Amino acid sequence: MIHLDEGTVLANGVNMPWVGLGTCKLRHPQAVERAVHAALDAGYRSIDTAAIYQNETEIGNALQKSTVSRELLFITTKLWNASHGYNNTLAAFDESRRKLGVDYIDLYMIHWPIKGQIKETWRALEILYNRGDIRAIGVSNFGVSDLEELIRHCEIKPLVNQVEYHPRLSQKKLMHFCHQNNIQVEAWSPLMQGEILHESLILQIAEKHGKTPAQVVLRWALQNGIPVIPKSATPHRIRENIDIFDFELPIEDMVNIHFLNENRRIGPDSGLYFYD
Ligand SMILES: NC(=O)C1=CN([C@@H]2O[C@H](COP(=O)(O)OP(=O)(O)OC[C@H]3O[C@@H](n4cnc5c(N)ncnc54)[C@H](OP(=O)(O)O)[C@@H]3O)[C@@H](O)[C@H]2O)C=CC1
Ligand SMILES: O=C1CO[C@H](CO)[C@@H](O)[C@@H]1O
Repeated sequence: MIHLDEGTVLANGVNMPWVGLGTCKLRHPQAVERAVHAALDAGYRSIDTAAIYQNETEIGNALQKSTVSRELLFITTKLWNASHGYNNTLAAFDESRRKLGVDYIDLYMIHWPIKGQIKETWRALEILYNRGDIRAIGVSNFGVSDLEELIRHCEIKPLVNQVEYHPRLSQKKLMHFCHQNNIQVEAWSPLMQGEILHESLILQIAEKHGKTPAQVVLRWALQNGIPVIPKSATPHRIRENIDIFDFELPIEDMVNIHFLNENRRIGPDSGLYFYD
């Protein structure tokens, strides 16, 4: 049985919570505060943001108003595509850290594998990591060849790769590579932005366990060893999405969900980049 208070342990020993709050498209200060406080009250300790989400200041303000101490939090943010390069990365990191109102970031990642300056960008992340400004460095949306290239020249291997992952996209080859290289995969869009919640198999399994479709899908990811960052602006759904530690999917449910894979994405693929 996976326990809420345990989390997954990264290759450098840092504990990463199984469930974090996704915050993409959450921008209005009151909406951010409501979601962050609902999450902290429900037991979340992990918050996922990114420079491009334009909500780091609002998240920082919401965290300042909470009574949860900094050491218990796991804050992830990401370097945007337009900020690659050694000096740009150091400056972008400082800006994110300032907006979030914290001394250090728990997990800082390259948002997309932009060709050109990854080597210099990663070197900046390694410096920040060695200084203690970041507890874990990682990447997002890296495929096997992007990881191979990075691993060839880096001193510190990425600890996490955050990618799209849900029952329609089980990422078999990437999972295998990350496992072999001690890189923790983390799931974005773990609910497939809601689409998978209408699938009849998921509905059936949910009914059988007295849980909701979202809980089944998130639990499936956890039992595959993948931490999740479901986004919701709705307090009752935020609570629902972390209430997944009191049941276990038997092997037949795990396998049947696995067969839903269609290698189908709901979000952009790594071939599509945004620079602004
Ligand atoms: N690294 C990357 O490139 C990317 C990272 N991400 C990160 O991953 C997070 C999650 O991904 P996201 O794309 O937001 O999609 P999700 O798969 O988390 O789905 C979010 C949607 O599902 C709805 N929802 C949430 N919980 C429930 C529930 N229990 N029952 C029914 N509906 C529910 C939400 O609605 P409502 O809010 O109205 O409750 C929202 O519309 C992002 O917020 C972001 O932090 C996302 C995309 C790319
Ligand atoms: O995290 C993400 C969500 O939104 C961005 C676009 O604005 C994506 O590029 C990205 O991967």
